[in-house]
Amino acid sequence: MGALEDFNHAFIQDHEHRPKLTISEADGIPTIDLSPIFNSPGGDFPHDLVRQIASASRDWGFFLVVNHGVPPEKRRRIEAAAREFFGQSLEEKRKVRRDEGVVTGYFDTELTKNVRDWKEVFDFMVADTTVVPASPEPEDDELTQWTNQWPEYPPEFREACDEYVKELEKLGHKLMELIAVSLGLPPKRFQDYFKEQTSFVRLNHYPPCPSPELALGVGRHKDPGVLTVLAQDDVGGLEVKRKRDGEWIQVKPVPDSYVVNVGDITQVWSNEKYESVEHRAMVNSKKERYSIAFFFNPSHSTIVEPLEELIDPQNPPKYKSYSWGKFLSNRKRSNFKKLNVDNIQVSHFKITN
Ligand SMILES: O=C(O)CCC(=O)C(=O)O
Ligand SMILES: [Fe+2]
Repeated sequence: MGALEDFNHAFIQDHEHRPKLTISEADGIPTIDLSPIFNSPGGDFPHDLVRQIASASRDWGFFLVVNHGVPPEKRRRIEAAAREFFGQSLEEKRKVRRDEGVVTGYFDTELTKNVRDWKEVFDFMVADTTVVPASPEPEDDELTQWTNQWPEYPPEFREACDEYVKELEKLGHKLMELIAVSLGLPPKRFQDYFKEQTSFVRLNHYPPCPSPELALGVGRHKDPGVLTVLAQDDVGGLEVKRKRDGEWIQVKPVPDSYVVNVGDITQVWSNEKYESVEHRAMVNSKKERYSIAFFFNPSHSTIVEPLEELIDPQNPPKYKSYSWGKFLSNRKRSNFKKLNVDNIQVSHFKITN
């Protein structure tokens, strides 16, 4: 056997694992320049921007934003704090670990669809106290509060998180104004849903993985909330399922950009004009990766259903209404513990006839 053949055999991957080098950048998710929003008081956005938001939300469910107004130094600061925090021993990190009672803090055994993710995370709620149902049981009216746990180290951790999240909240509201206008609604249509928000931030750390072809940093899933705004570092690994053909497409890291995706609630509100799209995060054997996800979520008392302005006899509601608070409390339980059932999905509320 010749040298070239040896080389080929040693390096050839099975078909299903071969990287898809043929997918061009032109086929990737759209990039949207948000600079015009800072000259659009009262939500009077340029038509072209609204059109871009509409087509990206409809065709991809995902887009990148640049010139979004979040100061880069605030992002650097929380990124640095996350590195410091995750760099500690497991024993230190577990001092702020999540358990069945406290859903915030450090966690390294998350399940996505009952399979463990190759990652560790730190979660904090955006509101100081977040009111939620005490249990997922529909007949139980009791409420409870979720509060944050903060690590001692690094000392600037909490401040870095607080400052960052203020900026992300502003961006989240602006994006929802754009989405409202793109659906033909008044810009502030969604504002009140967030008065008692259940939004949270997740710091993700994906350590190097010896078998990146077997595991995932986050298994395929859809985000259940309204909108997700993700900061990924320069390593890359996020993949989005392209609606057109179901291919997994890499979301290439673009410095200082954010990856935005519409979640299940926006899918229901828009009566499926916009779709929450499946995504996952790959890991790699050499480089660790960090990302920061801001999940923009409404009040627990929100009854999610297609907006009345967007339904009519020709376009009847595609979903039954459901309680966001109950949905959230159900998910928190199933991602924590392995249950012998699939976790709750928005498709359970789809009207099928
Ligand atoms: O880290 C990433 O690229 C994606 C994370 C994600 O999808 C999630 O946490 O919901
Ligand atoms: Fe996600």
